Amino acid sequence: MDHYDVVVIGSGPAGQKAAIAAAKLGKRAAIVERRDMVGGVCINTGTIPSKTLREAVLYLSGLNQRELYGQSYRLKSDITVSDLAARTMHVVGKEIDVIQSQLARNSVRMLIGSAHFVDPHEIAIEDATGDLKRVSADHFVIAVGTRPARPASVEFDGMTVVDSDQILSMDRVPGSMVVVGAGVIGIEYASMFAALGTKVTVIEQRPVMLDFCDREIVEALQYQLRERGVTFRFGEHVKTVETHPSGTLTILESGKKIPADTVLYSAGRQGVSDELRVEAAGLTADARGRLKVDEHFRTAVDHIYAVGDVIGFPALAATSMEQGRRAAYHAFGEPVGATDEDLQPIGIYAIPEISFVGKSEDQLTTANIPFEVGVARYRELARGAIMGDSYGLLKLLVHAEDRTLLGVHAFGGNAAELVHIGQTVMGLSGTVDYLVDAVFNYPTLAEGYKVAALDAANKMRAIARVRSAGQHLDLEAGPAVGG
Ligand SMILES: Cc1cc2nc3c(=O)[nH]c(=O)nc-3n(C[C@H](O)[C@H](O)[C@H](O)COP(=O)(O)OP(=O)(O)OC[C@H]3O[C@@H](n4cnc5c(N)ncnc54)[C@H](O)[C@@H]3O)c2cc1C
Ligand SMILES: NC(=O)c1ccc[n+]([C@@H]2O[C@H](COP(=O)([O-])OP(=O)(O)OC[C@H]3O[C@@H](n4cnc5c(N)ncnc54)[C@H](O)[C@@H]3O)[C@@H](O)[C@H]2O)c1
Repeated sequence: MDHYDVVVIGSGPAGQKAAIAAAKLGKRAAIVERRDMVGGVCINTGTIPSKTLREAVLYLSGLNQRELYGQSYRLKSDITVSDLAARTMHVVGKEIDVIQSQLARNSVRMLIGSAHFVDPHEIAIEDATGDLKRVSADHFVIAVGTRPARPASVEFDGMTVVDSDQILSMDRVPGSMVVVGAGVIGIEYASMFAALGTKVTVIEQRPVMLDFCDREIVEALQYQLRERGVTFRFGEHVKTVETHPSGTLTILESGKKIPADTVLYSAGRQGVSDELRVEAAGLTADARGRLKVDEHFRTAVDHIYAVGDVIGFPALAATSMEQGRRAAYHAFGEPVGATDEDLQPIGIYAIPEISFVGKSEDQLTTANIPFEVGVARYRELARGAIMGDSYGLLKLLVHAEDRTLLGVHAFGGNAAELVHIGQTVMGLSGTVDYLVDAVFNYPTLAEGYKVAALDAANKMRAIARVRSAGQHLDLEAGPAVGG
């Protein structure tokens, strides 16, 4: 039986970085993965295909050019699934190559098959023919990720009723679509299909969507999506979905029935720890298949770590990679720097995109932290005009007393890139004054930082002036006479 210093189960972002980090420390590392899933959900069915699809939609629909060339501008009128799939397949193929070559040049052994624990130090790997190969290790890193949650009341046929893994294999762009769940996945796909001209209805059981984002920005996104014909039904719970020869009917608990060509079910994800038989290793997963870990990503069994989506929030590719690296370093006693979870950025690649880092206005208000808001609107930035983006905005939240940056919220073109300038300023405990005094390239969206910082600084100066004028008047009037 082969023995390794570490065996990583799953080759998504979390597993890749854990294995490469271990290999860089000179350890004998292996990754177990199924044949058709190298790169994980991230490369095969999630992040990369959806973000590539988004680029294809934007390019072919010409949506981002319409402010400049008119509302009827399109690069291609009848956009087909094969137009969209071509770009996605190209990028996915390239990314798989990159991962395979990175693993190979770091001497990470790739073990193909589906793994399950036999005992805390041994796994069995079942290949496509059903043969089992046993492997042991000093350490294991569980990085098995998630799969779409599928309620028993809904029958998925992969064509008309689909989850987010299946949406990429639909045979046509539907005329109408119901999206169940206004989480990140639901909203990203709803906006892409709306951009393609599909009539989209989003159903969400909660009263609001994306409740972790800035309210003003979510409202702006909803406005843009409604402009593109998206209907939102909040506070509605989907009971079941019926499939008929002429289309689907989504039945809500309130009794409403919504017809559509296609239903995308994007109502959360489930950890895949069950297939791994974690009980044999002495572990227990929760009802959503997630594993509990400590601050070093160590499970209840000391030599077994768990990273990425299988440990739950925030369930992002970026956080998963970092967790993988940290777990491997901890396993082999390599020191790691501190990480500030408050500075973890979020990017939502809806059309238009949203990104933020740090606190929201609501969070600061609840915590009684005084703050000032500085806003730059893309329509007032030369780059915004050149791009044809009149609705974008960059909002800075600044501590009213020590002038540090507490939050950055961006909406519109390149929001997910733009946010990192603010993240760096925050990470280095910078103040709004740094941004006021800095010179940015022109014309850029980054210049928005200076514009927003000046806006916040001007408001803070106005408050300080009212204060000092008040003190001046008090002095002139002399001490108050008590009565
Ligand atoms: C539609 C969609 C869009 C997304 N967009 C973004 C985005 O824009 N930005 C972002 O940061 N994140 C995004 N995410 C989330 C991101 O994809 C995940 O956070 C990330 O893939 C998690 O990485 P992971 O390594 O934990 O697991 P995964 O990427 O899920 O990989 C786990 C791997 O483990 C393998 N595996 C499981 N069980 C076994 C077993 N028993 N034996 C062998 N192998 C096994 C699986 O086959 C899989 O390949 C998106 C997700 C989805 C679904
Ligand atoms: N850009 C990104 O970073 C990105 C993109 C896509 C996905 N992701 C990750 O993928 C994960 C999964 O995303 P998701 O959107 O599937 O899950 P989610 O849990 O975030 O959202 C699911 C939504 O569906 C609603 N819902 C559940 N059952 C319902 C029902 N029967 N009727 C109506 N509404 C219902 C829930 O209230 C919730 O708002 C996220 O945690 C996210 O981290 C990230």
